[in-house]
Amino acid sequence: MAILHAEGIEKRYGARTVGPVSFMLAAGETGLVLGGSGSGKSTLLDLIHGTRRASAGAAVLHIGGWRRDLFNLSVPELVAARRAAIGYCTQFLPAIPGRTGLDLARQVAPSVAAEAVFERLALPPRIWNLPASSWSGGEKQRLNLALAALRRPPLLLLDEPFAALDRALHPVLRSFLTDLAEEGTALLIALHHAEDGLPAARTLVSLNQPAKG
Ligand SMILES: Nc1ncnc2c1ncn2[C@@H]1O[C@H](COP(=O)(O)OP(=O)(O)OP(=O)(O)O)[C@@H](O)[C@H]1O
Repeated sequence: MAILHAEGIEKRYGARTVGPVSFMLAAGETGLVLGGSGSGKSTLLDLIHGTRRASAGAAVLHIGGWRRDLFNLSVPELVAARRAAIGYCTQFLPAIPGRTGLDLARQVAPSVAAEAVFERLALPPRIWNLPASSWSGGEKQRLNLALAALRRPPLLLLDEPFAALDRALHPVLRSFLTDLAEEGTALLIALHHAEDGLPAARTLVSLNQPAKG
């Protein structure tokens, strides 16, 4: 059963068009969105998350008895759907000045032991109580992933999750994501190259050409 069904998703930027893109992603499945720089990977994830508005198509989220096109939700409905079902790990941490990594985690998921997730992601305890804005790029990227995954959303969108990490940390991230998928989270991962994906990943979308235009 698909948790996410993308049907002809398209985004027009003037004369440039990303898509149309269609695919099905099942619970516990890892799907890849591949493509070079500027091909439209972030655009596609943003459309599904509702951060950008699609020009055409549908993104049907199916969870339990709930089945809705994310593109047709009101703002309160979209906010509720995101809170209940969608995690989004973007390339950039929206750090708030002065807020520590642990503060941010407690704000996102007060009842979850963030320390265990931080440890899984090899984030050193000495930085947990420092302002997140002072963390390194790779630390911020892992914090962003922790924040997106803490509440165990049924659907997790990941934009270039390996980009700021050195190779030594790739197995840490792979193992974390593999466990999430085995526990039932559907992962949709945007990457430049398939080799950065997970062993069980399936390529759902190839945006090999730059956006038309
Ligand atoms: N608001 C916008 N107005 C016009 N063009 C845009 C806008 N946002 C994105 N684009 C263009 O759409 C194309 C896709 O951009 P996008 O950021 O989705 O690519 P990407 O595959 O994620 O790239 P990268 O791998 O470099 O992050 C690019 O050519 C970009 O310049």
